[in-house]
Amino acid sequence: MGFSFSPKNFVHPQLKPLVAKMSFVDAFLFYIIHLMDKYEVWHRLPVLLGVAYLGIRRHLHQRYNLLHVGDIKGRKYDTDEYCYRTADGKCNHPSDDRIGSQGTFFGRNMPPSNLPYELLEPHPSVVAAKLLARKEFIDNGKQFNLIACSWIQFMIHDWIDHMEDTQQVEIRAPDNIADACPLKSFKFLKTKQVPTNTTTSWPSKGNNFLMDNTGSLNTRTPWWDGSVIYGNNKEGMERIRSFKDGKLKISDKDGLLEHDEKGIPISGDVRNCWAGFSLLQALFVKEHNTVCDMIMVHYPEFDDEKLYQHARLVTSAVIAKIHTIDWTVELLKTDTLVAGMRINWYGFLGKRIKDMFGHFCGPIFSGLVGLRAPRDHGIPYSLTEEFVSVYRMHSLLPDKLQLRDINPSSMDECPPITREMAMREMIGKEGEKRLAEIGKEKMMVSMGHQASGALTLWNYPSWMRNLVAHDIDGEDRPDPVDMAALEIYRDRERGVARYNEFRRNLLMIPISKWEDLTDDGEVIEALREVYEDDIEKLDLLVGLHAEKKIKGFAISETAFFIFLLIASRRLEADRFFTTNFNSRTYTEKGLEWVNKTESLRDVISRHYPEMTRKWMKSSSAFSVWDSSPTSTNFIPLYLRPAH
Ligand code: HEM
Repeated sequence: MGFSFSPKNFVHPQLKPLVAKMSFVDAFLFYIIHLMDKYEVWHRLPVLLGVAYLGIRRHLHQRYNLLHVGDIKGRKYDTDEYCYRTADGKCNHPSDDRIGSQGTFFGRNMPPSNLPYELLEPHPSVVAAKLLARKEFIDNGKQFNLIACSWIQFMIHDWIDHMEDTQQVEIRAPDNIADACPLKSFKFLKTKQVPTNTTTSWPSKGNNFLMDNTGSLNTRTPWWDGSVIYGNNKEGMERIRSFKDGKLKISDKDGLLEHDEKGIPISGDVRNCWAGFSLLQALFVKEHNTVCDMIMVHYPEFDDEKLYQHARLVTSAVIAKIHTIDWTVELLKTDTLVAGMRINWYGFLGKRIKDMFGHFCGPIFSGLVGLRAPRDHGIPYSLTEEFVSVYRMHSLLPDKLQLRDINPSSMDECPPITREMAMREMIGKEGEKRLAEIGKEKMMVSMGHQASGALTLWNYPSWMRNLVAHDIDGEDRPDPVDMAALEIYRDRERGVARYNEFRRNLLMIPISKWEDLTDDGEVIEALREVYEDDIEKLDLLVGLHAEKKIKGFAISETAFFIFLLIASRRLEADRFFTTNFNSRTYTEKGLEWVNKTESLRDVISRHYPEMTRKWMKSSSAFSVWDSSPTSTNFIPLYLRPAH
């Protein structure tokens, strides 16, 4: 980003205070990645060097970008007594029963912002109208389809949701922008701030920064435990279980979710649902029930409870695996990331060796999954405020859903579009009714063939700027919200660093002028208009969407570095992906099921073999289905050169 190499000024001046607190070895490692960053080359390096860069970067983030919020008050417990995932996420951490359970604090990757800007500076409605609002739909090409978009909502609803206060806030658009806002004003509930009764130091290995003593709570269990279908507590779990043969409730009539008397779906998480999300929930309920059938055949002595618990472990692991080695690889479509994600799951030695010899060689060579003990790098597991912010990806959502004819008179490569439905009609209870009319096969094939939106400025779905959001129980809220403006407000309200501060805290080179962020003159002009010449004021969400993207990446590099840290952490900190990822806990056949499932395509094929055979030309279920399969590359992955 325009810095010259001179030994004296090698480290960017704004990063020097952070580097000064590092150990000698870490400072040396930092110099290596800093050099790569100056020349913007890591993603152009041969695969092995690219992976080494990411390994070093992840190590530094594990040392300097994990902050625990709140006290640790759990009790010790007998891990052998809890050899399954509990309803509320308790009893996963090996020595503290509460860590990672429902209602615990969000952690942080950096301290709350200490910049002097006001909450409404610049006004969120101005940012929404001038920089976010969709002008015309920009799609992601063939790389990422609507299943991929629904998938990430499916994951978000497994991991995170902020507890709200009862106090209401109103945002009123200033007069000069009100005409460009579908809602001139809107009301919503503040994020609940709870005293932590502790102080936190940052960098976590130093002792020189004391954080604010309030934090916010996660109403979902942050573990990768499938809570999106299983619920986040006992009540949620009981709502979805049939209590027969370990199975979950699903409609016999159409294979979709069942509904209560109010029309709200019966599933682990029903807030802000739409038809595509609900379809994935139904698919994984089906997967769970099929796993129950399989286990029942091999272990006929298992009762309902044992069947449920084992099928939950297996299905959650299948979901985590698909996300790691299928979804993420499509999102960050480069050889380096294929290698990196597979190393996370299988290790450097690969699947074949792991299948033959098991986990025998440490995290690098045998992967994070199956480690002897969970690793949290000295900071108890939670998901973080910054993680929530980089996952603000509503621009993936289109304006219209394109329905396709799956029984056409002639078999073309691509089923013809028969109807377009406004996305607004596909959300909540109404969306559930329409999904039932459309049917699951047609919906899946249609979503598979439709590209998702691109994560870029001026692509925020217009219909979400006047959205009836849901309460935690799936009921419509009385006041619609402008989600684009609300998201800007939320990050500021929660003290999430703005873009440039965020980069500095992630050991990235900050921008010094708008041109460092993007080459697009029109964008630069609009940024100047909204933020004047103060690049420090730039909101994180706007910066992430404006940033020049690495070739093959659907997200920004800045967002990616948070993923690099947290995606690994979700696996390595979890007892059921480490110590207990074994046949004793999962059963031999259960573990085999996880090991044999490699992709969403495998799951869809298991339940709808005709569908994938007939309609999925692409290699991954997450790329547009009529795109060509990935071509064979005869050069072994690790030996591939730069691209
Ligand atoms: C029809 C689909 C969707 C609807 C109706 C929807 C709606 C909402 C609403 C109402 C909120 C809460 C806003 C607030 O009060 O702060 C929210 C939060 C959020 N959504 Fe979505 N969303 C959808 C899809 C997605 C997708 C595809 C993603 C992709 C990653 C996503 C990611 C998030 C994140 C990260 C949050 C913040 C959660 C938190 O504050 O803890 N959503 N969404």
